[in-house]
Amino acid sequence: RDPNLKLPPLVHYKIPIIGHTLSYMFNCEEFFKQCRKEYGDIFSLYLWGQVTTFVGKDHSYEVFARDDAFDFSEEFRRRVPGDAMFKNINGFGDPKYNAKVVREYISNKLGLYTERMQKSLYSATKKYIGDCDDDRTIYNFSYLMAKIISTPIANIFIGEEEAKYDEIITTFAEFTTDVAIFFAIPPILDFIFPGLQDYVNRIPIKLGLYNPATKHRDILVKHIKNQVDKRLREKQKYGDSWKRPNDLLQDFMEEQDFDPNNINYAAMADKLCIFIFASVHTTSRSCANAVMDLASRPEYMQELYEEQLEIHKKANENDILPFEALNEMKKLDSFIRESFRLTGDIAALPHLVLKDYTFSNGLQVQKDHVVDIYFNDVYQDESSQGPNPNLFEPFRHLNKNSSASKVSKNFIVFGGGKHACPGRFFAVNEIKFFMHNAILKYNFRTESGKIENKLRLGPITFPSTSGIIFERRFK
Ligand code: HEM
Repeated sequence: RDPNLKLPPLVHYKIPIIGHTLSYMFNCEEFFKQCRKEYGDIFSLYLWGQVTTFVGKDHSYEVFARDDAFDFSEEFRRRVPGDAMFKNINGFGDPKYNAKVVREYISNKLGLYTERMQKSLYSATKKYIGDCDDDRTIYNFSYLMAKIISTPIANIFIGEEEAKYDEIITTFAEFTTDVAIFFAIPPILDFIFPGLQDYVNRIPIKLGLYNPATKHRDILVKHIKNQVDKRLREKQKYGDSWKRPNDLLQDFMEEQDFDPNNINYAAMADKLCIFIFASVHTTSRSCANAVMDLASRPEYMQELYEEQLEIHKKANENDILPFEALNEMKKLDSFIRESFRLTGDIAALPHLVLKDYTFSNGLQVQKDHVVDIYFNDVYQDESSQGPNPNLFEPFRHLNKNSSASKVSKNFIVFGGGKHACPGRFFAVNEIKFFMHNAILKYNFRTESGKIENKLRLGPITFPSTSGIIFERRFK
């Protein structure tokens, strides 16, 4: 190592090999605050046998902006074994292509999908939450939320007909959590040798003993085959009068490399899984958090209800709102942004360093090192978040030209820069339509009558599993 390099300070530790791992896993929030205070905005920790650098509010945007030097998707691919999950294609595929698919086939067509999105969200809400004529207490709401969110996603990805099958909704809802086993095992073996845990995790897959992706892929293959064959048949039969279905599957079928005489259904299923993986769990977690955040603070319900009631006047006879109505859900949008802001992740989004880089404060990181974002430092900064940044103030973003899908230096839940999540408009629209309908339909509050905190695993949070009482507004 070049002695002239100005590396980020490595926080002092007492236990060899274990380093900071225990504080990171069991006392993350306080530990990071302490490190920040003593070592400044950029510091390194010794975790799971490796040194990782954490970047706070003053420099985190450099990580997002300099995509020539920092790459989230590369590090993600190193950690999550896409090749084991998606055996019929080249792991997670080309990141540029994936972003393009989301932008062109989904985000650019949200107006086209708006009616179907609402219809499927509202029918799924009715199915999974129910009428609640008598109060209904739901525990582990995020499980139901994943099914509800999967309903419009399946509709838009695989088409209206196949999305009617329960097994499709279950596959969409459970794929991500089932394959999460690949990377959710704490990398204890990395203390012996970096990368060893990943190697060991893959052994049962390589031996063909266990692969959590298989059952979902089989279900998808069955339904994709059904649809693709039907569409090809009907297109041939009806010619110009054939009505083209609008969905991701059809977009895939119209790509240049799709050969109707040699269809690889398994590869199509794997490709779809990449987008299921990116969209379902992320959106349903955020939506479950928004529901619990509101259930925890019923004092804001009336104000949000009144806004939704007013907006609902624009709905047609089937309760469907025009696309533009989303812009009018201003209070709801601010509430959702606040819920995103206080998700509670302390640090996230590890980026691989692609080339030696010098931060604007002179500290340097070298190629192949890993740099992670210290989220909490961004969100607890009074100068950018406003007074009492730790408090949930649902209307703090009102009239600030900062909608829930707008990324900035101070709002990084969707990343930032060129690679900011291309699915964020889709995700926010779904959450807004879901919340709009849920607020009009139900009163909801926590069973405990208190603010329910999220569950925490190291730096990351999960929605609380505590009870939420749903009560129908008009009986
Ligand atoms: C609330 C829900 C969501 C959250 C919190 C979220 C968050 C993120 C984050 C943090 C990134 C990394 C950005 C960066 O590198 O700076 C990302 C990337 C990405 N997301 Fe999302 N996402 C969500 C929903 C979705 C949805 C619904 C889709 C697809 C329809 C999607 C598709 C993608 C893709 C393809 C990328 C990679 C972009 C690239 O590398 O250029 N996401 N997302």
